[in-house]
Amino acid sequence: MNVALQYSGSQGWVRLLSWIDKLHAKYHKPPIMGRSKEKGGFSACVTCGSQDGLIKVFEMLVNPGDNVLLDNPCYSGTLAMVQPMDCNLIPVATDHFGLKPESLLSVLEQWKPGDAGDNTSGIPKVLYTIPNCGNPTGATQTLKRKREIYSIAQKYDLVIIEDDPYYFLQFNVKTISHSYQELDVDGRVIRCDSMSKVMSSGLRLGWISGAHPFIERLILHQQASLLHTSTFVQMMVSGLLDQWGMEGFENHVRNVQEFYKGRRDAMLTYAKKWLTGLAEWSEPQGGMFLWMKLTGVDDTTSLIKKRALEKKVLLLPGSAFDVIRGSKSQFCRISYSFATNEEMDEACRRLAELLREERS
Ligand SMILES: Cc1ncc(COP(=O)(O)O)c(CNc2cc3ccccc3n(O)c2=O)c1O
Repeated sequence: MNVALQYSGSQGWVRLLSWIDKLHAKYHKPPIMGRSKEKGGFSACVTCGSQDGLIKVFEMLVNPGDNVLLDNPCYSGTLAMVQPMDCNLIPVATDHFGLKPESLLSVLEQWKPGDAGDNTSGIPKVLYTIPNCGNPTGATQTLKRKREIYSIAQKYDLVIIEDDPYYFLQFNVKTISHSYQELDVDGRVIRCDSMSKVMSSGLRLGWISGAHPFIERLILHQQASLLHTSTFVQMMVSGLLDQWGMEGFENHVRNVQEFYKGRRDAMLTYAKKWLTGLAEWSEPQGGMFLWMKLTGVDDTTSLIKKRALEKKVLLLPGSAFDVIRGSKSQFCRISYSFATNEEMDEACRRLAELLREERS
């Protein structure tokens, strides 16, 4: 306890950092892992949740006036951090399989690849994407798409911020999807991981990993901002991982996957029971969210923020996830992680009742 209650190093607790190395070696096999730190080898920094790491990455890479590429729709927490940065947010279209490479290319075609070295060209430097079990859409990018997107990033010299807190919440355990870090031969991927979805969100434990020159800067940033993530929490988590071992961790992940798959299946059952003909949706491949299109409604914002709330149905309007502020959206995000079956059943019934009232 006298160590856990003391200051510790900004990069993170040594036992936890060694666990992070082991987890990445097992799940992502980063091509840069074998290189020396000086040659851009793999490094990691423990952060106070991945949200804390994400904002530090954006603050490191983005200057006012920069063009920044993001998945659209985009996690609202990321929009909350980049909107005040006075940069130009460029939406890149997604579909049920996530970011569309052709959309990324069509955005970038206004520049030449050679512009990447010219700061006055305005060419984007950064692409932010959620590769697996996206928030809010639940979409997982196929490996083929990830490869195409990575080669576009190579052509235009983009840094890819891979925000992947739901990596361990993929339901099809036999084909757990790949990460951009796994493809990253250039050291251009900065990856954000989190213990929030696989262990506990209240721990506020995440980490950023990637090529050492990026991580070194983030550690300096950490020294000036947070000093370090809670020593106590880091020791507790690394102690638990020591006790579990890799096999125990994998068993725990399988239990978590099974739990959320059950929640997803229940959600789909009640959506189908009450909302068929009133709404459309795709089956989430992982994560905690169902992205639902309310047909016959051209913008869900007031319906969700006012009418649904009056019926005590708590959802988020699709407009909250749109890179372009003030956009209309026919979608809403349903979170199925907390609700009981009975609550899901009743919520879908109330939403259906509301949609019928809207149509009458
Ligand atoms: C894609 C993506 N990246 C990063 C994070 C942050 O994770 P962390 O800091 O490691 O815990 C998240 C967490 N997402 C949410 C959190 C949340 C917390 C309270 C209330 C609502 C919340 N809603 O709605 C969310 O989506 C995420 O989805």
